[in-house]
Formats: sequence, C-alpha cells, structure tokens
Amino acid sequence: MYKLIDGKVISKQIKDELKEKVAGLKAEGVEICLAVIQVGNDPASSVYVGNKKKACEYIGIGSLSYELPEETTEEELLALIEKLNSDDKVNGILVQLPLPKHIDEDKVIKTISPKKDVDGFHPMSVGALSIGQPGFVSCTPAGVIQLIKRSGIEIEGKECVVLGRSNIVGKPMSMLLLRENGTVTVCHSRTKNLKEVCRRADILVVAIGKPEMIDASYIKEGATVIDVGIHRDENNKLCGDVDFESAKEVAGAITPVPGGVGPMTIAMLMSNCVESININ
Ligand SMILES: Nc1nc2c(c(=O)[nH]1)N[C@@H](CN(C=O)c1ccc(C(=O)N[C@@H](CCC(=O)O)C(=O)O)cc1)CN2
Repeated sequence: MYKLIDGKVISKQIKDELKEKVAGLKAEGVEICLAVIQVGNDPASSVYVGNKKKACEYIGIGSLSYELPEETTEEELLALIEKLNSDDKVNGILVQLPLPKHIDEDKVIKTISPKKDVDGFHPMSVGALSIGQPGFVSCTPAGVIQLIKRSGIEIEGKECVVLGRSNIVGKPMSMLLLRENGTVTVCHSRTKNLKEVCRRADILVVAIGKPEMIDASYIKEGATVIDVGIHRDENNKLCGDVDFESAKEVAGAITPVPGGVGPMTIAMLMSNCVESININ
C-alpha cells in the first residue's frame, strides 16, 4: 500500500507557518514586497501569476503587479527590472516564464539582482547553491525537498536518482539532495540502461518532460517517487511524467499530478520572499 504525498496539504502547512512569521515581522515594522511581472497573456502563466498574488495576500506579503503586453521589448523589460532592482521597497522580483520568443530569458534572469532573485534562477544563486553558500534556491526543487522531509522520509544515505538535467529543476534538485547527504545520480535522455538506473533509486525524482513515461517497470519496490512533470493529455486532463496508476502499485510513497509538486512551487516562492529580508 503506497503513501500519497499530498502537496496541497504540505503547501498549506508551509503557507500557514509563513503567515505567522510575517505577522511577527509586521509587528516589528518589517514589510515584505514582491514585484510580479508577466509579459503577454499565456493562459497557464496567468493562472500561476494569479495564484502567486493570492498566496502573497494570504500570507501578508505585499505584491506589485506588472502585466505587460506581448509586444513589450527586451529593453523595456530590462529597464523595468533595473528600476525594481534599485527600489528599496521591493524585496523580490519575479518574471513569469516562459517569455515571448523575442525576449532572451537568460538576459532577463541575469538582470534581476541576486539579492531579489526569489525564483533562484540567477547564475549567482545557482552557484551559491552548488558550493553550499547562502542564497535563493529554485522553488520547485526546494518544494520537492520539503515534500520528502515533511512526509517523514529520510534522504541521508539514500540512493537518489534525478531524471532530467534542466537548469531550473534537475541540476538544483541534484545539489539539494546532495546537501541532504543523499547519494545522487542524474540521468537524462542519453543515459544508457535508464530503467536499471532508475530501479536503483530509493528516491526517484522525475523531471524529464514526457507525459506518463515512467511506469512501474522503472521503480524499485517501496521507492519514493516524486513527479515534477505537468502536461495536459488528449482529454485536457492534467498528468505528470509518471504513469501514476502503474507506479502506485510498486512505489512506497508517490506524489500525484495535480496536487503534488505544483502547489509547492508557490509555497517555496513565498518562503524565499520571507527569506529575502535576511539577504537584502
Ligand atoms: N518565474 C517562474 N516561472 C515559472 C516557474 C517558476 O517557478 N518561476 N514554474 C512554472 C510554472 N509555475 C510557477 O510559476 C507553476 C506551475 C504549476 C503550479 C501548480 O500549482 N500546478 C497545479 C495544477 C494547476 C493547473 O491547473 O494547471 C498542480 O500541479 O497541482 C504552480 C506553479 C513555469 N514557469
């Protein structure tokens, strides 16, 4: 019988803890403010941005909203970021991804001050994580660590396999598992004997970007399976990178999609916003 790792419940716990902390900070006269920038009106991005603003409101974090048209130039966006970098009232800057094709995402990420990089995407934040220095940690992998720990699952000494090597999830995920003293293997589309490598995992984190690719045959009996993927199937139903119905037959613990990693991304963004007062 598998344990369902419920991201809705755990993200709510985290948001409630942050709400209490923010109330304490307010009583000491400390206010936190997040600037949220969206370029264009991608419907999924609008939902995520809306949920981020709602989370700010729930916790007591101020938010400034910048909804820019699709035709916004790279120069205009960079100028706005520079303005927010030098605004003392703004603690965190978030630029919702993906950006329209004519804007260079890397340039945008590098323009955000590392002191306000609550997404943890700036090369300085990624570098700090890899050498164990303080800095913002990318929200999705940080959320995965919270899901595992708060479900009472030990990471230390475990065989951890991360499937996927993106800068935003796979790479920081492997660093975080290493920081928790896991024994970490990162695999990807060109890994030989992928199934065998995955079957070694006590903790398998799947961020490969292929709908329902990972079934029971990739999973060791009793393993913890964390699904980072989000896709819509042919019936517009959400699904992950893991074939949940198959995987649950062998996994010891598993996250669903929806209701697993997704809500944690927003909770950890809020956590980074609160953390920003120690970094500024
Ligand atoms: N600047 C950023 N852009 C993007 C990030 C990010 O962390 N920073 N991550 C994703 C999108 N994202 C947050 O921005 C995000 C994705 C999914 C969810 C979520 O709660 N998903 C739900 C399902 C919601 C649905 O109906 O679609 C779930 O899994 O239960 C939250 C945040 C890319 N861009």
